[in-house]
Amino acid sequence: MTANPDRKVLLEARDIVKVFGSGAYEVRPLKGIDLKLYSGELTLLMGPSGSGKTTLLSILGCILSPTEGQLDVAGNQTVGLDAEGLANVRRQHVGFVFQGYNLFPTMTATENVMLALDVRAKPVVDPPVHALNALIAVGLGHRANTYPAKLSGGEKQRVALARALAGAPSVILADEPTAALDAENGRAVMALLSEVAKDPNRAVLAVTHDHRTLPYADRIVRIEDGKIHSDERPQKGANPTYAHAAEQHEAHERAELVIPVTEPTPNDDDSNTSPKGLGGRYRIRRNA
Ligand SMILES: Nc1ncnc2c1ncn2[C@@H]1O[C@H](COP(=O)(O)OP(=O)(O)OP(=O)(O)O)[C@@H](O)[C@H]1O
Repeated sequence: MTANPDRKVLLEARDIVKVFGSGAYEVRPLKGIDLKLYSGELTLLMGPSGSGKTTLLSILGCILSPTEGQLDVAGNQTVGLDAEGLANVRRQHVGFVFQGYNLFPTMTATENVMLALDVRAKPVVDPPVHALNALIAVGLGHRANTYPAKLSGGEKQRVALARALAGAPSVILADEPTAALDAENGRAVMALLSEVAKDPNRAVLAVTHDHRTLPYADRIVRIEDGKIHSDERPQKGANPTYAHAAEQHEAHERAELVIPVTEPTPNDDDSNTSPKGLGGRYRIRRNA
């Protein structure tokens, strides 16, 4: 897996280990992760449930400190920083997009975006205009004075993206950005994220289980049991590597979805009959 030499490394994680708890209660979700995020790329972080994706995203976004290892964000070393120091790096260089949007219901779209400007060390000249421009950039200029309750899920996620963009971060981290969206809105949000990632001064990483996001990926990193399992730059379209990645992902999804049962359950409301070749002894748990 080779990166375009013109691309800058905007985030570098080296040998990241994370341990929660101790003794009999110790959990080690990350077991030595090396990862660089490059400018101009949309990277998808995929992997089974419990493989450590959210823990890694939280460390890359300076929300959590690693137990071991080093993280540089936009050229800033974070090792040894206290909570306030980490928060400063996060505010200056990282924008977040969450599955649940995290918008304040009593604030308009513009006011929600302006929140991201309030925490910046460098104030912008005219925050309302700056926020409006961020909303225009995601195609929501006409919804600037609308409250979240009146926005569709896709529009809420675009406001969240505008808020992440408003602070001009080097790195955007998205946690399941399409999970709550229907196909059309999911595609619109991914198309925006992939546009945002084309900025030569920005890297975007999205944690996702959603195979609909695959066509937008410049790079797909798979994590399993706290370690990087694969790291590919699929060529978009009909390229066999890409098709392989998509196929592998589908296979992983199937492995997660298929759980053994003692009897076939053809009429169970919450299940389908077994997939071909599984001998009727499995059922498929539907995605929520
Ligand atoms: N604060 C915590 N304290 C203890 N264990 C934790 C904590 N946070 C996460 N874990 C454990 O770490 C492991 C990895 O969790 P994580 O949420 O990072 O996985 P994930 O890949 O994001 O899963 P999912 O796809 O289900 O969201 C899990 O076993 C989880 O229970």
